[in-house]
Amino acid sequence: MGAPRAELGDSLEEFLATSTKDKSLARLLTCMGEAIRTISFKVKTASCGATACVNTFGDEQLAVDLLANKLLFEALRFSHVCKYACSEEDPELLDMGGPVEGGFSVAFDPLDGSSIVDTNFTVGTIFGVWPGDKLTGVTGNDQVAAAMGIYGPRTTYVMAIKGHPGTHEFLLLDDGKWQHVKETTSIGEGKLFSPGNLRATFDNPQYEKLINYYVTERYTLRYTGGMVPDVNQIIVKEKGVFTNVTSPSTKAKLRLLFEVAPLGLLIENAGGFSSDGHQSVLDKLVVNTDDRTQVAYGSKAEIIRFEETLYGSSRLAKVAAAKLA
Ligand SMILES: O=C(COP(=O)(O)O)[C@@H](O)[C@H](O)[C@H](O)[C@H](O)COP(=O)(O)O
Repeated sequence: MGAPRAELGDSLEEFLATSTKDKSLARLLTCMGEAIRTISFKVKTASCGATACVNTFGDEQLAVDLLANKLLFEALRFSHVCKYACSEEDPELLDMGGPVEGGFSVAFDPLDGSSIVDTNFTVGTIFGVWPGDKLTGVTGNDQVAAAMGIYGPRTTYVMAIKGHPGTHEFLLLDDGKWQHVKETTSIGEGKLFSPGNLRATFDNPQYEKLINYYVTERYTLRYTGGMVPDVNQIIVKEKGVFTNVTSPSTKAKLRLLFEVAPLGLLIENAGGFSSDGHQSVLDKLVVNTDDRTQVAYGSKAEIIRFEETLYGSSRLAKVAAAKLA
C-alpha cells in the first residue's frame, strides 16, 4: 500500500499530515493559517476613513495592514519554529526565537493591496518560508513553502509545499476550520490578461506591443490592481497571464522577497511559469530585502510570448527547440 495522499475535502491538518514529513513546517503553516483567519475577520470588520481602515476592539486601534503585520509576527513567535522574520512593514530581520537547525525564516507582505481595502476589493497576505536563518543570499527556489491568504467574499488559504505536487486551496468554513477545496497541477492556455503597471506602455514600446497583442487577439481583461487576486485567478482558472513591466520612467515596484518569489513558487508548483524577462523569478538571488523586479506569471506559452516580445528571445522556447532537435 502506498503512502496516504491528500484528498479534496480534507482538513488543513489532514492535508499537512500527508503532504510533508516535516512536522515543524506543518506547525508553522498551521500557525500562519490561524493568523490569516483572524486577519480575515479584522478586514471584514474594519471601518475605513479617507486614509486608513481601522479596527476598534477595546483599546486596539490600528490600521488594518499594521494589525495584520502584528498578528503574523505573533503567529511566527508562537510557532516556536521560526528563527527570523521580516515583512514589507518591518524589512529588518527580527528574531522570532525559533531554532536555526530545523527551523525556518519567513518573509511576508501582511496585506497586499492595502490601498484598495477601502474600496472593498479583495486583498491578501503573501509569505515565503526559507529553511534556517537566511532571507538574503537566497533564491525563491530555496523556499520550502509559500502561501497566500485571500480576503474576498470567501477567505481562502492557498499554499505550495516544495517537493509536494500542486498548489492547494483551502476554504475557511463557518466553524473556523480550513477545508481543502482545490488542487491545481497545470496551467493551460486561455485568453485572460491582467496588466499591471500599464502606464509603462507610455515609454516601453515592447510592453505596448504585448498589450496590443492581447487586445487584438480578444483576450478578456481581468484586473483588480491587487496582486493577490490577480495572480490567484491564474491558479483558480488554470489559465491566463499577469504582467507588471517597468519602463525608463516607471521603475519596478514589486518586491522579490515579500511578493514576487512566494507567488513564483505558488504559480510554478501549480504547473505555471514565471519570468523577470530573462529567467524564472525563482532563480533570482535576493541581495537585499528591498530588491524589486518586473515580473510575469502564466502558462508556458504566455511566458514565452512575454520574453520574446520584450527581449526578442525566450529561454523556454530554446529549451523546447533543443528537445525537438
Ligand atoms: O504591491 C501591490 C500593492 O501594494 P499596496 O497597495 O501598497 O499594498 C500590488 O498589489 C500591486 O500594486 C498590483 O498588483 C499592481 O501590479 C500595481 O500596478 P498598477 O495597478 O499599475 O498600479
